[in-house]
Amino acid sequence: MSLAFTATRALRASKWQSTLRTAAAAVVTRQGLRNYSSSNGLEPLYDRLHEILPKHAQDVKEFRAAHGGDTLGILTVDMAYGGMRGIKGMVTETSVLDADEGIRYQGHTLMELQETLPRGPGGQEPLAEGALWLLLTGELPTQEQTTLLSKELARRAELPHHVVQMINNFPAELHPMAQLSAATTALHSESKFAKAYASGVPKSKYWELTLEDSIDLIAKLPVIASMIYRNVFHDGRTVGTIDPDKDMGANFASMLGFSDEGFIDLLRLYLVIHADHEGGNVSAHTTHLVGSALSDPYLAYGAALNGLAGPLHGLANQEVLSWLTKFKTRLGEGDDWHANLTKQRISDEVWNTLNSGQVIPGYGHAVLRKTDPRYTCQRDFALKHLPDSDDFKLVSMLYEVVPDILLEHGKSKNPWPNVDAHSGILLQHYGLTEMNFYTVLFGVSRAIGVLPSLVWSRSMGLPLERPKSMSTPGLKAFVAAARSELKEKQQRSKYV
Ligand SMILES: CC(=O)SCCNC(=O)CCNC(=O)[C@H](O)C(C)(C)COP(=O)(O)OP(=O)(O)OC[C@H]1O[C@@H](n2cnc3c(N)ncnc32)[C@H](O)[C@@H]1OP(=O)(O)O
Ligand SMILES: O=C([O-])CC(=O)C(=O)O
Repeated sequence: MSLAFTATRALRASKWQSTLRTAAAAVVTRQGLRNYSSSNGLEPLYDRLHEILPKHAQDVKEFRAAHGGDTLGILTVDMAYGGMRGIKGMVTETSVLDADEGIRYQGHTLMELQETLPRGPGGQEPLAEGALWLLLTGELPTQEQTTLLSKELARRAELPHHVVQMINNFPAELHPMAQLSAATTALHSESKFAKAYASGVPKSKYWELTLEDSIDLIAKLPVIASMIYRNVFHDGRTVGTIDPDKDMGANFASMLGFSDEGFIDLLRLYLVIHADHEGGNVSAHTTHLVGSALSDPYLAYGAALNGLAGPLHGLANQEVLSWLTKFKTRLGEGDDWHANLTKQRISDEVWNTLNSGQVIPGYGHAVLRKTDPRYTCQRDFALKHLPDSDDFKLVSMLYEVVPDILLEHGKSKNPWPNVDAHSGILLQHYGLTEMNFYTVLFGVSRAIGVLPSLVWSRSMGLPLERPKSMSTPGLKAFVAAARSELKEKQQRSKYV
């Protein structure tokens, strides 16, 4: 390693640490875990959860005692081969997805939450901390409860030195999502759950320790993400600091290097709408699965981020922008592309993509069968803040053209756009143009949903997840035996 390189890295580390000292300045004292009640700013949240979660666990116990043997549906061979679509095989309490209506967080649609969750000062969009309180408790938070979480997240944002060093040592070519997942996994060193488990903490305390780690991780993710962004795209120079009097979205924007009020509000909206999508999606399911082995929240979420980094899941937001950018280049030089934009050109481009065996990124969904309401939220944001943007016009034209083509193509069960079809052009508008970074923003948000879900799972004492798998010979034998048993039964009933 050259001296100059080492010096730059050392400078970066010291700059980040001075940013983080601002956050650390807000730290009162780092108390021992079990003493959370004396100094932990989350005391009101703990008090509420101590009322809500044990009651819920008791309700589940009684429900299972009465209905544990009731059936939930039929399993088919196609379901086993087809990614388990439609199998009701797990429980997630924080959110439920309806194929037509979209997601509800603890019973509330995103449109309702845009109206009811507390907003940032001067902003029009809901605060992520409000969504976090709702997902954890099932209750809409007051402004005071939301502010409590903002302050606690700022207080817990500091990164351990080894994670700062690790991020600064990543090569710039390493994809930001790989950096995010590695740094998240390395935070395992901080896990209060893992330490308490090793010292024999009783099961009844698991959810509290999971909550402690989850809030710590949600607090640290924006710092990790900002470090990655500044290192990969801006020579590691830090520009913003954490202000304990500001909300998560405002602090995150500042650390990324953005001060535009429109961008801050977009980030707040982004953090809320990407947080949760019931339990079966790849990132939520991975968190649940890995967490079910009692791996701590850092290990579970690190694994989830690796799934989110896949092009059929969270990376689709990067893929969309990449597709749009290539298309624009084919349309014309520089800014001239929009002069040549027609529905026919879009149609040709979409067919070319399909005919070359690729998917149209941002379209289709494993569960949704209508336009994703998260797409609509973002479209409404664009109509309000950037109605004249050429990129927005392009995305809107795609919305008019792509669904009919996908229907004609005849494969996709859902021809409508999902969340990833829209997010990139909003970020572009405010100058966050580095598309390889987009899934990292998704990764910061998704923690706000799946980690509360992990807290609920631990409070209910859900066991290790371990479904039965079959081989093809095994399935064939099973099906043949079932058919002959049915035939025998039919024959017997003929003679009775
Ligand atoms: C945050 C999120 O994760 S949202 C999803 C983000 N991902 C994308 O936008 C990528 C593009 N979309 C897709 O690949 C798919 O629609 C998925 C992965 C989201 C859902 O997959 P599935 O549930 O398997 O979709 P579905 O049952 O409709 O697939 C049937 C066929 O249609 C194809 N198909 C589905 N969506 C598309 C699409 N957008 N473009 C082209 N073909 C598609 C599938 O690849 C599949 O083809 P195959 O039979 O040759 O394997
Ligand atoms: O629900 C899914 O399968 C994918 C998705 O939209 C998400 O996780 O946000």
